[in-house]
Amino acid sequence: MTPAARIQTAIEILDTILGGQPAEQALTAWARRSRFAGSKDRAAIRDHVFDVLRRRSSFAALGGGNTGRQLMIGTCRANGVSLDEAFSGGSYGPSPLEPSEQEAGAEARDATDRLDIPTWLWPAFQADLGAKADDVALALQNRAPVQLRVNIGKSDRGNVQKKLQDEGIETVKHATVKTALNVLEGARKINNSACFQEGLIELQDASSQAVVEALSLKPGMRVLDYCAGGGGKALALSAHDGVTVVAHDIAPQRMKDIPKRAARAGVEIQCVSTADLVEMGPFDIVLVDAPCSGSGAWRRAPAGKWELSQARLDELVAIQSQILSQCAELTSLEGVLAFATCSLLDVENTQQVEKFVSAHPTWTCTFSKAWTPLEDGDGFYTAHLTR
Ligand SMILES: C[S@@+](CC[C@H](N)C(=O)[O-])C[C@H]1O[C@@H](n2cnc3c(N)ncnc32)[C@H](O)[C@@H]1O
Repeated sequence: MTPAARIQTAIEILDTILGGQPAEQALTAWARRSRFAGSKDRAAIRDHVFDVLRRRSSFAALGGGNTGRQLMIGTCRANGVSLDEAFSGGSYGPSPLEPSEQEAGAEARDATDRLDIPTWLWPAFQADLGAKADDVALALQNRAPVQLRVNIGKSDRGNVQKKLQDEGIETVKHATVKTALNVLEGARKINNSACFQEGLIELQDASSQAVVEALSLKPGMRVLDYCAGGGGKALALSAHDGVTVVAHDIAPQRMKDIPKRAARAGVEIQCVSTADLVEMGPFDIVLVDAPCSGSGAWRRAPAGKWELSQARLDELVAIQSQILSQCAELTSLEGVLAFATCSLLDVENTQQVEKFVSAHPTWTCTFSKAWTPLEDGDGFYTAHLTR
């Protein structure tokens, strides 16, 4: 496909997303009906769509409106791409700009449009992040780094780096997270690499890894990953020698890939239903990687930035409180209830923990840490609660 044809395709996919279809679904549906497109085309179109979703309001201002076409005009203007070439009217490409489109569009004047944070959320975002608010918002406009977790149950970072290099994947050690590598070159080769197939690495953001690193995991411990989803944290937990990991999720189908991923990593993870869990407690550590706004990970899942509403945020906060209370019952007397979110918002983080401690006076918070996307990983928060 020509660069212009990729832009036209991105325009059409963006219109579908703006019409309400989830971004991943819209991209997959297009790929299924467009067998002619190669892997490079698919990757380039995906990049266009996600780049726009990260900067939807500033690109809408530059492009003069919120349609797929206007957003791609805004993207070209922001990146200094010639509109005469990109919108030349050539075959499969977008038609040339109308005079009204030539005249429309200007740099965003409003701070929230310029920073691509929804207007309703900006007061809380600014209050919670203080002096860092603008820089964090600007960081969220860009792509996230590609990061790997080295499976320390099978190898170590130095050896894995060498093996990856032999396969054309260049990495550098993460400055603070001991299991993490940042990918500098060859990211698209990861899934087919021998290192991946042999379970030496998983794609995982460094802050997610840091949440697991913060736990004092010791041989003989039984650990419950209560909101296991696809199993990213459960796999990181199970890489630790002698630790038994049980995975649970309210939506069991989300855990469907865990057996395959665990087999590749050479570990055992028992996936259990909510009904079975009651018989299995208490656990030495219960990790609650709670459903949240995802605001710390908006570089990876940018549609979430525009889908979040005050009502949904309130709902998430209520779900998090409920999960914490349930998980307190599953934690042994000497055990640790570890709360985590990939959120940047106090209402889901410090305020949630304060609320739990005041409603459960026998519990205290013994450790907490927050990461922002300025620290080479997603925004994350974790707190350890003990009796
Ligand atoms: C942030 S995701 C988990 C990501 C996962 N831990 C990982 O590292 O890959 C949150 C998960 O919580 C699950 N969830 C939502 N409400 C829940 C509840 N009441 N009890 C248990 N799990 C819940 C969702 O289905 C979702 O998979």
